[in-house]
Amino acid sequence: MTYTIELQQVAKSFGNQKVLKDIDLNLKQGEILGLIGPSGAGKSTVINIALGVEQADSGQANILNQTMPNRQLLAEIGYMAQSDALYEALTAYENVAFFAEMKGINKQGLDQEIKRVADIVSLGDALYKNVAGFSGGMKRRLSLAIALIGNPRLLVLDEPTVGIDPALRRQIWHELHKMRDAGHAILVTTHVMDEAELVDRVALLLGGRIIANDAPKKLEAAYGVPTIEDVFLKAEEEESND
Ligand SMILES: Nc1ncnc2c1ncn2[C@@H]1O[C@H](COP(=O)(O)OP(=O)(O)OP(=O)(O)O)[C@@H](O)[C@H]1O
Repeated sequence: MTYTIELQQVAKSFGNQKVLKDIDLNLKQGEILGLIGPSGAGKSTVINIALGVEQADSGQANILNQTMPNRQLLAEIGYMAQSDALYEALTAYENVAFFAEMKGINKQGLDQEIKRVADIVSLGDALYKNVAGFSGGMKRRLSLAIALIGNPRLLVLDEPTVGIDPALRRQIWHELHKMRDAGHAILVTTHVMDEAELVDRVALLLGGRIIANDAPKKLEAAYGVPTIEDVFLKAEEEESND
């Protein structure tokens, strides 16, 4: 089977800090995987290694059976980093157009495609305004629109809904589910535990390892608790007792 993301026995240290000890993780087409873990657990590092931004010390990281970085694969991946990398002096529209060009997206139909992704995140007329005047939430929305451009097979979203209000957050999750149903693969990290209930599978990263990896309802049953937040707290408690 071709996994969109496949990590095998990945380890990574920064200096003498062992951040990832032994990570096995995979993501299928048509699946949303939620990667959760406390701040500093290494979620962004997992993403960076998968995308080839960081090199693992040992182990194997593939995207669509290939090692990153790989220019050909870039158009297949929509990536939204934790901090927004946007051009403040440009309009939102120009930002999306710039990244679309970098990804080699066809100029024909680009205007329509920009409006499509802007619509998903409800940017409205702000699409034509300079990013310098944007709030944090508007910047998150624009970054998400950029990740969605070209309808990539794989979406990697690092804390996509930070600073986004509940109504729009719900709309965004609705879109993510629609994309999942259309066969896209989505890896999402989140601090918002009720969002972890909306994914197909939760991977819980703690102490440099994935200590739980299953459907939210199955994890709740296994831990004998009603929510993913409780699973998270119980797992943390068990880990600190070890
Ligand atoms: N390039 C780097 N150089 C040195 N240390 C790093 C580097 N990148 C990450 N770290 C450290 O590795 C640990 C994991 O960081 P990472 O950003 O992956 O965690 P996270 O789970 O994404 O956290 P958060 O939820 O707060 O974003 C942290 O202690 C961080 O300081």
